[in-house]
Amino acid sequence: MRDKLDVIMDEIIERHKRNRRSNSEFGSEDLVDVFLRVQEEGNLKYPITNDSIKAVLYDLFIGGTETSLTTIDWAMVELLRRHEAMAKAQAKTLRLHPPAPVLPRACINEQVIDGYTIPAGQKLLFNIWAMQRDPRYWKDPEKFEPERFENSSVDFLGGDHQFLPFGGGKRMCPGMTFGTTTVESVLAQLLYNFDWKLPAGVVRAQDVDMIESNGITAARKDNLFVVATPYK
Ligand code: HEM
Repeated sequence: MRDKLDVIMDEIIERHKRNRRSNSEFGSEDLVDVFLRVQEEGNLKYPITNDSIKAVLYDLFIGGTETSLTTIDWAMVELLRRHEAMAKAQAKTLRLHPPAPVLPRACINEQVIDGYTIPAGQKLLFNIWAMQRDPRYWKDPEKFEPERFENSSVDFLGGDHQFLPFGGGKRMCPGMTFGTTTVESVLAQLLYNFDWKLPAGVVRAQDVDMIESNGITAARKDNLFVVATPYK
């Protein structure tokens, strides 16, 4: 898989080298054009290699696909389980189902938190999945309730620490706007054009298996089978 992706990344870089776009006033360069320009200018303390460019592209492909897909899948399942919520559906699924459930960090200086000493250099994992379901901060935490955000200032921009589906601080997700736009536009298209129901007699809404798969992203383990009826 990695070798195949490597060939694709090489091709992307070669294609950009052949068809260089210039840095016009409105910035017709894309990200790879910018990297190649800075690479050629060559005045950086830590030069950009083709491997660095490939690593960033890889990050964007990985970070930008599975996260949004996972969120759309969870949103559809939650909406099927609460059919009346479909009408006012919003992509608030991220509170119950953050696709990246644990975030890695390393401690720069020694810190004491809740009586625990965390030494400098210690690697930590933040369980945002658990924080977003913590009854100290959320009423009926397990309930899928898009309305709970209607009269609330709590948001996922990184300032409300009980709700961090895009992380926070310097390493916060750079694709947040792209991700939310993708999820909202796909969900809007799906919900505007079709009524969605579970196949009759196959499984009851409350019996849909909501278990997560193991992995870096917390996707739903089961595949989703639904019946779509186009609105006239
Ligand atoms: C629903 C959609 C998405 C969710 C929930 C999501 C979530 C996250 C989270 C939790 C992190 C770690 C942040 C931290 O450690 O503080 C992250 C990092 C990242 N995301 Fe996203 N993401 C989404 C969409 C995207 C998209 C569309 C892209 C790019 C096209 C993207 C690119 C990245 C990259 C490159 C990083 C690493 C940033 C770094 O380490 O400095 N993500 N994302």
